[in-house]
Amino acid sequence: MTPDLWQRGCERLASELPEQQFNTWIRPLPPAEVLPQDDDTMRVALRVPNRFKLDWIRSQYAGRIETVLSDLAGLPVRLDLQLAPRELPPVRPGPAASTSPAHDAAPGLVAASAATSIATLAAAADGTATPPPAASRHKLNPALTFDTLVAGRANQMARTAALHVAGAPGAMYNPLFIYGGVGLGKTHLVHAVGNALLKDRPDARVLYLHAEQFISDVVRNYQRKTFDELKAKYHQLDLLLIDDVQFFAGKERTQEEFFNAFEALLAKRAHIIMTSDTYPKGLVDIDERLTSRFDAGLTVAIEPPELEMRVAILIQKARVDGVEMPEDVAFFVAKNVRANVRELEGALRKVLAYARFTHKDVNIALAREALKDLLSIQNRQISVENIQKTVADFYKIKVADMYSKKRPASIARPRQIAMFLAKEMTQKSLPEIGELFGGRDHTTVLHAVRKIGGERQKNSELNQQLHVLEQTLKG
Ligand SMILES: Nc1ncnc2c1ncn2[C@@H]1O[C@H](COP(=O)(O)OP(=O)(O)OP(=O)(O)O)[C@@H](O)[C@H]1O
Repeated sequence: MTPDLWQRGCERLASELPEQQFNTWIRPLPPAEVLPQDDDTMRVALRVPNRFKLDWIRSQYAGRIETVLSDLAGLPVRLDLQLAPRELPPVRPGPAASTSPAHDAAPGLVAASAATSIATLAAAADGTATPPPAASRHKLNPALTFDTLVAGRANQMARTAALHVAGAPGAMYNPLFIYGGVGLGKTHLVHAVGNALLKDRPDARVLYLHAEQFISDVVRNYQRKTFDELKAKYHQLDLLLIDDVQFFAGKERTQEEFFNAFEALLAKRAHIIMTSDTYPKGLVDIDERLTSRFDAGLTVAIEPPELEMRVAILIQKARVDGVEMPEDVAFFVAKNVRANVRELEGALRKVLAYARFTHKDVNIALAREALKDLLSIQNRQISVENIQKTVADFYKIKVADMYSKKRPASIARPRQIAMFLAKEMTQKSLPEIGELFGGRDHTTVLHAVRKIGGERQKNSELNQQLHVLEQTLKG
């Protein structure tokens, strides 16, 4: 980006946004950078100092920034929001002051409490403001609530358990261990629990933090020999929300301190919710006495959202941006972006920015144009025939059995799996899929899609097989 494009963008934003909003959210950002261009869209990277700001800017300002930069640049601009590389806080010599705001802040944010303004929170997250009183330093992102989390089969168990904990912490499901792949809503869900509890009980002592932050807290207190402070900070909580515990791998001292905090919290019936990219027994380099405790409450997975849920997410997120996304367009995007919700949000932003820039209505033709790079990569070879062949090879049956009328389970089940994948991964309608499976009725396909989709949630072996097939088909 020519250096002054960002500056001109800022000037425009300064004139459009309330001053306080501009000063809090936009002004402190480092200048955006242009990324290598792969089409006629300009990709612009914006580094944001912490996760809270990232989420907030993404939900509140990304669309507007894209519009302004697109107007000024004369071509569509797509914003790529990234977390700035984290600098570890300096170790402070001498007697420990109370916990340092600069350190405590990243990467979460402060206070969903009504008394604290968002601006204060943002500044505190950077350590640029006086921290709010200890009781309100929850580091929760107020935008991540149950209301903004779309419910679906993929997150049903996790969401139900999380709602339960928010309503009665310290009772059942303690600890709650939520695992799943990247960008599937684990962080969103734990923030939702914290926000819901605080809404009910504003005085509850809630803390959200990323595992890395716990690690640096341990390091800092180790260097200063202030373990009592660490204990005071963690052991007094009512609800501890800790993200990505797989980061504890190989960190023995951290694991020991976490173990202590864990035991202390459970003993006084405080609740602990953890997230991870894998289930407890799948964690590597973490002491077994910890992993077995992680598994002692309730362990639930969040799966990639199925098609209908992806559609619902797109429609809801577009609505937040003030756009009514037609259902056929949402289906089109959802069929083409399957990996996770974060990617879905990226695709949505691209479509909306393109519509704004070209002043056109959001329809399939526009979405196809806005996402053409993505489509050319993803749609390479995924045809129903391809799916039939891949699934037949995988389950060692003949491709011809995909169209045959044979019914033994060893054949019928792979056939249903292939139908499910055909619905998920191609643009074909149910009747078209039925036709390609030996002239079957669309209700047969629908039955297969529902059956396999439902079973996937409960049967981890089937889920694993589907993951392998999906990866193979995507190439
Ligand atoms: N069910 C959902 N409804 C609405 N938004 C969702 C849903 N699931 C995820 N998101 C959104 O998708 C984005 C990614 O979610 P989140 O950061 O919670 O994922 P994560 O599983 O914690 O990923 P990571 O492991 O990469 O941190 C967020 O903007 C979140 O709000």
